[in-house]
Amino acid sequence: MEENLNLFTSTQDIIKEALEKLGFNDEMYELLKEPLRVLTVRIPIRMDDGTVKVFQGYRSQHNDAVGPTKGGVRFHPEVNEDEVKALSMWMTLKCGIVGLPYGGGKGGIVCDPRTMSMNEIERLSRGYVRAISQIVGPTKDIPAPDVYTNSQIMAWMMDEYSRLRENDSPGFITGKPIVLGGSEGREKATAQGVTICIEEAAKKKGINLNGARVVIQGFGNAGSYLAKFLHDYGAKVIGISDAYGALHDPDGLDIDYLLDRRDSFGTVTTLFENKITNKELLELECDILVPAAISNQITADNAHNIKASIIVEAANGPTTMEATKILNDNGVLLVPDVLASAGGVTVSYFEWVQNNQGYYWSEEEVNDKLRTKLVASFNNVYKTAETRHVNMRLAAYMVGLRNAAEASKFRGWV
Ligand SMILES: NC(=O)C1=CN([C@@H]2O[C@H](COP(=O)(O)OP(=O)(O)OC[C@H]3O[C@@H](n4cnc5c(N)ncnc54)[C@H](O)[C@@H]3O)[C@@H](O)[C@H]2O)C=CC1
Ligand SMILES: O=C(O)CCC(=O)C(=O)O
Repeated sequence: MEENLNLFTSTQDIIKEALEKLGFNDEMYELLKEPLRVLTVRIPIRMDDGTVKVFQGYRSQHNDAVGPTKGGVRFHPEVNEDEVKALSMWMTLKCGIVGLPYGGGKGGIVCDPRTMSMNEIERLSRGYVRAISQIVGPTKDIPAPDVYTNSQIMAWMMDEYSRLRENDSPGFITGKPIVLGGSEGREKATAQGVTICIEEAAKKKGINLNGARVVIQGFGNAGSYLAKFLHDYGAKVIGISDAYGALHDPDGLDIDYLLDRRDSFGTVTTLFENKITNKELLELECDILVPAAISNQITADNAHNIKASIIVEAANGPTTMEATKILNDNGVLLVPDVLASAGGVTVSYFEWVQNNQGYYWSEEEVNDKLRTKLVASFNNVYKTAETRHVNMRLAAYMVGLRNAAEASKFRGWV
């Protein structure tokens, strides 16, 4: 039988299983199996050469029973409606796992910003906000950065929203530059969260991080800061990659040099001739593997060849459900995306709280709060997996869905 690579339908399957295990009825599944709202927009943009190009965009809001929806915006050529829907469902799970007062949202535009000028990217970012402005806002749905979007794009989006509303609205979006109400620590937050999960997983597996061999797929916001943190920790980062290939050195790569040479899209391997493929990277002999790029990278085809004993998913959806089962049967400790990558949205929440109160915290304060939340969340999911005899992914879904399901019930929706 063909493996299911559709992120949306495979997420529905595991939501069903988790709700059954939690004792919720079919009506709750009917509610949570689809986003409450998906807006599809067409965004006409005048390109630098004078022609008009019409871009396809999406904003999906999975469930807003707990509070406003929250989640990033992705600019990528492969964005599609099912992917955005799945990503918004995963945001509900992340917020539930960490205990944030949000439901899940996510957005995306089908485009390749690597081939666009800064002016074109700015016009597209502003056009997107105009197109979705009716359904977003600081108490409705709060966007943030994701693949190929960054703090500059968040700044343009915040400026456009503030102009539309004739109100300065820093709480409309997170991941902003510090000077516009961004939070200390947000830029590094996803990687901080992944590092905390790696520390906790290594304790469970009895692996000493000092000297541990680590492979990271993706060298963007999540992957590059993670490489730096682990390198500084004393771990040996022996492999990294980007969209164009991968670098491998069994003695450890020079991470500071690579960080210095990477571009704003997380590309660095184009500077080197001696490369391996992303596929080969995933199968390298190592202790810890961190997919930190795109989805469907570990599938039934390559799961048996993975050598790592710990996989921590910084990316959203890098491992299929079939591969999860294979890895689990092989004794790999897999820390799922909805837990491992929740550091970003956690500090986005801190940013929104700071915007709402108009009082800002130090980086140390942000990092302490993040650590407290993520250590507790990791151990909650780990304990659920042990006591309910389920794998870490199903345990994370059980923990993550509970708040949305209970809030929907209290509101009388189900
Ligand atoms: N930025 C954030 O706060 C968060 C990001 N994530 C997830 O982490 C992952 C990476 O996101 P960011 O680092 O923010 O993105 P980014 O845009 O900063 O970097 C993306 C990286 O992935 C690489 N990449 C792109 N296509 C690839 C391909 N086909 N094969 C291999 N590598 C490829 C790029 O070259 C780049 O190094 C995504 O799955 C994202 O959804 C999850 C939670 C929060
Ligand atoms: O920071 C946020 O609000 C959302 C980050 C995000 O899109 C994600 O965790 O996938």
